[in-house]
Amino acid sequence: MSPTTVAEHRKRVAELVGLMPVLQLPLDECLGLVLAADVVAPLSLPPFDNSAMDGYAVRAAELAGEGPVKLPVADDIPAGRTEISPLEPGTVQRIMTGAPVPPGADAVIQVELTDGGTETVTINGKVRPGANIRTAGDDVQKGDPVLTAGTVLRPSTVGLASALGLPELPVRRRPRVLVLSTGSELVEPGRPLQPGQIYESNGTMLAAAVRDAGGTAVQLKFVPDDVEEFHRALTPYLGSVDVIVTSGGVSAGAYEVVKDALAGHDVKFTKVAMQPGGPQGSGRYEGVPVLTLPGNPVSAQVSFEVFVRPALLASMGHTQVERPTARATVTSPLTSPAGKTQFRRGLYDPSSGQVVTPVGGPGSHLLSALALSNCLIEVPEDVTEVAAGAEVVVRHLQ
Ligand SMILES: Nc1nc2c(c(=O)[nH]1)N[C@H]1C(S)=C(S)[C@@H](COP(=O)(O)OP(=O)(O)OC[C@H]3O[C@@H](n4cnc5c(N)ncnc54)[C@H](O)[C@@H]3O)O[C@H]1N2
Ligand code: MOO
Repeated sequence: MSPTTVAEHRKRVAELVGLMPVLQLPLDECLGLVLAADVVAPLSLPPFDNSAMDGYAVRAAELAGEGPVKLPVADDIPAGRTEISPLEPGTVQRIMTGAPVPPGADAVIQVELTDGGTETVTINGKVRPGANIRTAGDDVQKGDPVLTAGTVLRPSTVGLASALGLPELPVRRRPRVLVLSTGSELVEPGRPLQPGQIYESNGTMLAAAVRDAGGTAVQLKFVPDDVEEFHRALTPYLGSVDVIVTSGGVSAGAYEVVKDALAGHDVKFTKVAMQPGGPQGSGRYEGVPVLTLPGNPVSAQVSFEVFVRPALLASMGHTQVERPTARATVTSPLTSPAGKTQFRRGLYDPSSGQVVTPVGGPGSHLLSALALSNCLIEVPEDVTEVAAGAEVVVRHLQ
């Protein structure tokens, strides 16, 4: 049987995860999510003519003569005042930034050009009509299409929605991803380690990667290589998660708990033509999409990058699901297995002419090398040797 290609497995994973439903979410939960419908402005911004300066609302023509002008201050308008009396000829009204401009006023003169009086004010400057007035609709006209479906919500876009009086926006919600590590050798950090045991790292790493991709991670404590315990751990979550991601237990050993537990379920195990990340499984467990990643830490994380991250982003409605890539010159030679796409870890340095330095070897247990890298170097399936100085494609990880 020929191995599954990276592209085929990516497609299968993306189809399995599918699209998350659209919800109305409060603005403070929308950051980074994708708007699911166009937003039409329900009001204009600013909603009313208001002052851009602390000063006095005036009739510009009354200041046009020679020398200072002394006028009575008929009213005081702080921001937030809702009832405004018209500006009578021959008077001014003291006004604050953001306060509504009274009918009859056609300009605001800033306080610095006056003596700041509260009963009467002496004004030493002139203004043109319209000066220091922010007109209703300057920014947004009621009925304008202000945000379009597909927009990734940023601080400024949620701020705009709030300014328009919208408490919620329609977005595709975050996928809830259950992360479960398997392995009888695993110990929780903070506990003593016996010979033959290792500290668990994949669960923490994958849960962080889920959050980094915008998902909500539910990280279960890992389970030993025991099929019954595997089922028992998952059962309580089946109604509430969108995706299950496991690590470990999928290769060719005698105790492959994930493979054993999912035998008889709608899950397909395959070898993907890549290194690391060869052994992969995908399908449904009691109806819930399940992605079984290999246990070697670098394999698990690279599998997440290549398959799971793009699928999670797509499920939230993102169209840009790929990490940015660049071309770079590799500083030392690489070898790669024939017929497999290799993802080596690298440090990309754009400042020295787009150069990438491989970090560590190809071994999928070399977690510190991954932690010290900022990119993956992609060596195509048909390439077995890359000479120092050759051009490669790098996939940025941050
Ligand atoms: N005879 C064969 N052996 C192996 C093959 C193969 O094709 N034939 N494939 C190798 C490759 S490639 C990989 S990748 C691994 C995948 O193995 P599993 O998915 O079954 O993972 P485990 O055996 O459970 O663990 C592998 C390795 O990773 C460590 N590990 C597992 N989980 C964690 C965790 N949560 N935190 C930290 N470290 C973890 C585990 O201790 C093992 O050292 O199989 C190869 N073997
Ligand atoms: O394919 Mo494994 O995932 O290299 O170590």
